[in-house]
Amino acid sequence: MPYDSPIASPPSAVLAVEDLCKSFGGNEILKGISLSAYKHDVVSILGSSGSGKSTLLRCINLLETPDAGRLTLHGERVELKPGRDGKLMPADPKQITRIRRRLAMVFQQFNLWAHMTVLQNVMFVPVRVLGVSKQDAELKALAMLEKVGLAEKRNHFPSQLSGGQQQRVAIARALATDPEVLLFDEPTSALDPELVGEVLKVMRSLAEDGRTMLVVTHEMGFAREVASRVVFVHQGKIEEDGKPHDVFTRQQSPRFQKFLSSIL
Ligand SMILES: Nc1ncnc2c1ncn2[C@@H]1O[C@H](COP(=O)(O)OP(=O)(O)OP(=O)(O)O)[C@@H](O)[C@H]1O
Repeated sequence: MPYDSPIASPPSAVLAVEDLCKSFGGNEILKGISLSAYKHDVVSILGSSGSGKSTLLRCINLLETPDAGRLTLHGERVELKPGRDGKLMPADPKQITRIRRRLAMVFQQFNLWAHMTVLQNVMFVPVRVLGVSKQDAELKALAMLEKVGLAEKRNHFPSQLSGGQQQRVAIARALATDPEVLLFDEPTSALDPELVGEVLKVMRSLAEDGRTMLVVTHEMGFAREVASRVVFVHQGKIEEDGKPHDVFTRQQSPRFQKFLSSIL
């Protein structure tokens, strides 16, 4: 496991995925992915379109159920059992809720609720799903909106915001549940180029705060400068995995070279 720790015995992973497999309609999309993230890790997941990056994140937060493999969050193993159709499903629905509370996902398309204000978007899950009092949820939501620089927009609706601002609200919403791991699925891909920087700046500051993050992105600057670890996925398998400096400077597989030259 490529983890360099200054202490004698490495801490246990916050998130561990072992031999994860997933097929859709007989097409193998994930072919035995193993990946761990430790506290404060920022893992940048790179790969060509269709290589399985989103599917990997969606299996991790159980939006998709893996066909095989093991998933562990802070030592809690997600138990999967075969359903009536023979496919695996989480054995305990309560565990899905528990796991989802500890992971928060930011999507490419923001996915804000259009009929709610910015503040209501950020407060919704804490109040309606987690049972936090409105007063506490509002305080937390305002603090998170402050973090992403949008507290003054709290009474606006998503349609009144730019794409970059909407994505920053989506990040505040993810932070409002105090997740242990933040999952980002191409958070800047749907943005006009001039709006990408403001979202990357927020993500950079979350990394500086020591958040544990898995980030699917094509932003090479982020992968090189912010990530603690870079993983390259090709056709459902991990082909490169290491510290950014090592991955970008060592002898690379021809497929990784080709990928890099396609996006630079
Ligand atoms: N629910 C689904 N049903 C059927 N096929 C799916 C489903 N989800 C993903 N796929 C297929 O799995 C493959 C991998 O998709 P995925 O979105 O994980 O790739 P990706 O690496 O994230 O690509 P991109 O960078 O374009 O988002 C694609 O061929 C996609 O069409």
